[in-house]
Amino acid sequence: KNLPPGPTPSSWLVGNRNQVPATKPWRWFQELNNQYGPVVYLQMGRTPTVVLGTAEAAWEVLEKKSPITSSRPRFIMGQEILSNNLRGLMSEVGPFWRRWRRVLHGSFMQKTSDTYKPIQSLESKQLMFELTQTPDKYREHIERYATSVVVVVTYGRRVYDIFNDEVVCLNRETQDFLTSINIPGKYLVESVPALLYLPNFLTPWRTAALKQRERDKEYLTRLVNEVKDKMDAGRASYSFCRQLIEDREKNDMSDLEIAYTCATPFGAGVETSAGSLSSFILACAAFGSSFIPKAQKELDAVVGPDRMPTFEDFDDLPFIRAIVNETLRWRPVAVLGGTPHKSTEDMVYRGMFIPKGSTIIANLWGIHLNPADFPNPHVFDPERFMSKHPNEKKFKTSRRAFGYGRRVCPGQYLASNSIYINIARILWGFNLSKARDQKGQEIDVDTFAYTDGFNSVPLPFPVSITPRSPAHLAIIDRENEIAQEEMKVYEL
Ligand code: HEM
Repeated sequence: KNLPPGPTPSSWLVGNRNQVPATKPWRWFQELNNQYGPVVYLQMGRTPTVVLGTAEAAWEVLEKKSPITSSRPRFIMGQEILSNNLRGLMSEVGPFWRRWRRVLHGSFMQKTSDTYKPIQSLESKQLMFELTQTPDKYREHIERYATSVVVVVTYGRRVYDIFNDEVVCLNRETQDFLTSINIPGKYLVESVPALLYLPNFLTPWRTAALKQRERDKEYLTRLVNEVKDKMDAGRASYSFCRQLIEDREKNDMSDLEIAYTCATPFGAGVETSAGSLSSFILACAAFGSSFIPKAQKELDAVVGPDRMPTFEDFDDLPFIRAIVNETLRWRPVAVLGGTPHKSTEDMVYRGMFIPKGSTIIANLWGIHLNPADFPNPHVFDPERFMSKHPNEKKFKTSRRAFGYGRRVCPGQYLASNSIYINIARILWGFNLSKARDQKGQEIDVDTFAYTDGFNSVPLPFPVSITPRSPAHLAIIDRENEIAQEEMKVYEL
């Protein structure tokens, strides 16, 4: 009887499941938190579900109680059938997940991520150049950047064309398949696991997933074999994959486990990084005049017009750092906090009982847009991060875009570095504002026009991106030429 408050279930069989809106459920969750308080209880079929709607509640439940709130719910279609239990992101806490997490930590912790800064810097120079050539295709250029960084870091090879590159097309196919089947309520087997015992000819939903599994196994293994061949030929640059192959015995990982683990950064790191940078561009179109002049003043004073900003400038660019934090807060790409957590023991939070086995969702949409923590939350205002947020010490409010507790994003340093270097350089080299129509009128942008789905990213929008001066343009050209030479080591 001490369950957290929440809306009355519509029936004992489905609970609140059919009340969840088919699109943008995070908005409904936010309304529930406004109505019932920071912790809301929903009964999703037979599964108790808790929605956390404030930074404080999420911190207390997912960070402080991390040892018992860091598992994952069962994903029968996505994890068990499609992935043969080999994708750590959907894996329950246990020996498999710990090993997976340890190897990811080894290759993506802050110190190791610093070694990826050179490739991030080079790829960012290409992005800058591409923005001078076809600014209207900013979205495609950002995606190419994010994809190439992740694929270089993972397999040691670059991506030139996101529409035709084989690694990209195959990974995208897998991701699309995964997204299409990981929809709560879509498959009865998720709430009635006994259906797993039915023979294959009665379960067409299983057949499609098993076919995709075979395709995944084949190409993921092939990508690892390519790295092995390069290692044998003595021309494999450092990569996550090479590291896993070298440490195979030490980590006691099978070939297939290595192949699936290598797929992790693509699945988790491309859309999130590209989506965050797109949100930054949207913020420039919508609110640019309120913060770009100050950012450019800072860049001109610290960096000057004769070179691009670098990672070494980071400490001297507090306003750019504030823009990075505000970008991650303003429109959290992992809008529902990434993959939900599951509690593994009964617990009580502020007198409310959270049963063992509850699905726990940290609704970042509600948390980041909570006016009590961030007044006028939908206004993009980097000034909020120019001084320490009163709750920074208590709940680390500035890094919540990367989740909580033992599941906190292992790619957060790689991602933050990408976001920093590109924001700093774009604001250094370009003026960004609303695009204009044929009559010269500014075209408004809708700051709520975002995709549905697991990650929420801006829908296409027009924006004007023009070099700040011929001198800036000349530097962008020159730096890109040098970068192209330096990136030749990553050619296939
Ligand atoms: C701006 C970019 C990114 C954002 C906003 C982001 C955000 C998140 C969030 C919110 C979670 C869920 C944490 C939780 O369950 O509490 C997560 C998990 C994860 N992220 Fe990221 N992420 C980003 C980029 C990356 C990159 C570049 C990688 C590459 C390695 C990555 C790898 C992962 C993995 C593997 C997990 C699952 C961890 C686990 O289940 O133990 N992410 N991320």
